[in-house]
Amino acid sequence: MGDLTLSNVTKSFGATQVIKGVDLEVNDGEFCVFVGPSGCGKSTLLRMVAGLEDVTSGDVRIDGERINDLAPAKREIAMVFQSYALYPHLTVRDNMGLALKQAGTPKAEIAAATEKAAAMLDLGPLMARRPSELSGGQRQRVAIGRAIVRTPKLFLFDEPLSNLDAALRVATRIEIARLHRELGATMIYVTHDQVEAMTLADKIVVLRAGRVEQVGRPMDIYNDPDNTFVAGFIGSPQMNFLKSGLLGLRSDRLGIRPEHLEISTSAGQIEGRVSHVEKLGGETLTYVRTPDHELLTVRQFGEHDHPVEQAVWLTPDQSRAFHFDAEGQRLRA
Ligand SMILES: Nc1ncnc2c1ncn2[C@@H]1O[C@H](COP(=O)(O)OP(=O)(O)OP(=O)(O)O)[C@@H](O)[C@H]1O
Repeated sequence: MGDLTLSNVTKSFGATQVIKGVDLEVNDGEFCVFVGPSGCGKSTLLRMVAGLEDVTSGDVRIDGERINDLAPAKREIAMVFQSYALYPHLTVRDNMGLALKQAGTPKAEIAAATEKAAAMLDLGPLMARRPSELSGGQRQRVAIGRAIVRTPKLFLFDEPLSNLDAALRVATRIEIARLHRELGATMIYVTHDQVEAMTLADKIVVLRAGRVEQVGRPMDIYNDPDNTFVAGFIGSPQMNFLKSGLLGLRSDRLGIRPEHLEISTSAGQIEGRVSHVEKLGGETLTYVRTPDHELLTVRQFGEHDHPVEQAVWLTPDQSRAFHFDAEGQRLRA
């Protein structure tokens, strides 16, 4: 089992409160991603679950048991960090088996657990090497392997992919998703990368300045955001926000994703000029400067030519628009 419950959890460093009352349930077997901008408190929250930071107030429970005062080693939690934190003088095999050895596990059991994890992560041929003889991606797989051998109740990942290059990040992301499926374990994963959040999570927790802004399944958060912060944070490129008054609408702000903004050179609702074009191969992003809005982004599939400074018209697809009040809260029909 590996249910995690946070009840009104706060954290202060000196006089500064950085976690401001977080309530959260992560169910057994769930892949939960904490996402949010730099400094919003993702790592602090994770470190409190791991026992690496004290909880200032509130309760942290695993399977119903309050663990606020339980030593990290007793929590049955394994954590994978951005810096792989491997012992340089130990082989891959010994790095992976170390925690079991320290716990006094019989040698044969350590060997079996290590071999099993190595097979899952395709580390077999590398077992005799030392960390300095591995690539960054291989080191991160060893760090993940070290977490797996302990069969913990909870896996915690703190931005594990951020040291890897783009291609390796995608490959390792897929690997982590597969591991989650195979192990069926509860995983909590911190990232500021909303693509990782969207692709890995069963449940996304969007954080801002120490508070939870919204919790939900990825596509529910994407399709039904509660406020402009969540709407702007989840989705790449970012959602456009328009002043609805100018469009004759009653809400204060209208949110429209770049793929739901039509661009035309002849007619439309919002006049503007092309500021910049990015051709990404499969799609084209056109940035349009308008007198009353910030730069608006239009996403079109395929290749499109819009000369810089060309006069264009934009029209939001009203059926795909989101409406928000002056405070940025969503107005649902
Ligand atoms: N030991 C500490 N002492 C004082 N302030 C801290 C300490 N650790 C974190 N903070 C502050 O707490 C806030 C949350 O930090 P945290 O590292 O949890 O954010 P984060 O969302 O993980 O950010 P990032 O994505 O940049 O890693 C920040 O304002 C940070 O400066």
